[in-house]
Amino acid sequence: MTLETTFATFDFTNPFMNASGVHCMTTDELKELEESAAGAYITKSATLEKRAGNPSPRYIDLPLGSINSMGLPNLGFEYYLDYVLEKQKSQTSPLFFSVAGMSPAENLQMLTAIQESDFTGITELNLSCPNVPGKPQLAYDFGATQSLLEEVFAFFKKPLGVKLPPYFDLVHFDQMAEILNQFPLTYVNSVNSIGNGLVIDTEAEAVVIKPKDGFGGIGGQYIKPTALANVRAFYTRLKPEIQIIGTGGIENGQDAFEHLLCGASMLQIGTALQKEGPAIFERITQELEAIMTAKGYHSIDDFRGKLKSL
Ligand SMILES: O=C1NC(=O)NC(C(=O)O)N1
Repeated sequence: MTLETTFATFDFTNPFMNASGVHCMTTDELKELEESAAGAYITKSATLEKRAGNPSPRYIDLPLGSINSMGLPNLGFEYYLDYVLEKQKSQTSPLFFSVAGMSPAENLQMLTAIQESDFTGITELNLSCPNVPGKPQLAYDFGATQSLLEEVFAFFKKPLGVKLPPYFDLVHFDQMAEILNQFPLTYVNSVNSIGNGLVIDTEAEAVVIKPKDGFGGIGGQYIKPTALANVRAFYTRLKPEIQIIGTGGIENGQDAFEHLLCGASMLQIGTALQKEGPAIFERITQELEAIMTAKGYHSIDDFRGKLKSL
């Protein structure tokens, strides 16, 4: 029985990692992930310049998930590039480096710097942050996404994945897959939070987060059905060379099993990691192993992607 996962040209002991943005802002947080049972981990999405992000309260835990409008607070591109370049000297499994430019030009600038650097890990291009006022979720603009990826792959030759927002229309899955299949992407990561939800405190008769009149990205159990659908939709539409990272609503071994059944290769945990801390990785690996044992599976490949239709 093993949770070993081959992703791109890398081997991980298990498919679990943090979702970018959670427990990965500082090198101290990243060190805790490195020392946890996670199979891999990823940095907070970097912008070129350091950002304070949105005013607080900007993250609230909810009974069934979370709402956030962080606004891409981060310590700046150079901070994370320095970290990954130093880390990879001793690190065995590769690191994931997330970037989220405030403009297409800023994305190209950061990706150029990564291409020209000694970074040997995997880059995640975040096309789906819903929380910067005035900044659209780029991946909802299909033309802009196509154009950006054309510019990126004219020069970027290292492993690259894209973090996508959830889509809700089968025609959009078809259109997005048609775009993504044109490029040598390593993976697609579905989903980012469901953008611009609204949570109300009826006692105070008020919203619960300060930015954007309370509108924020929804995560956790609320979004699992949407996350599973996006993982499945892209798994069944993308060329096999493009793997899928499943993100959204993973709290236990069963949620992980469901994402793997849909076709995910790696699994990112956000809200549940925020609530439980890095100890979650020990728990969830054991829970997934227990499910696999009960079902007689010896490896994840025995069932990955094999969701049955009726
Ligand atoms: O891509 C992101 N998704 C989120 O849900 N929040 C963060 C953020 O607001 O920084 N970014």
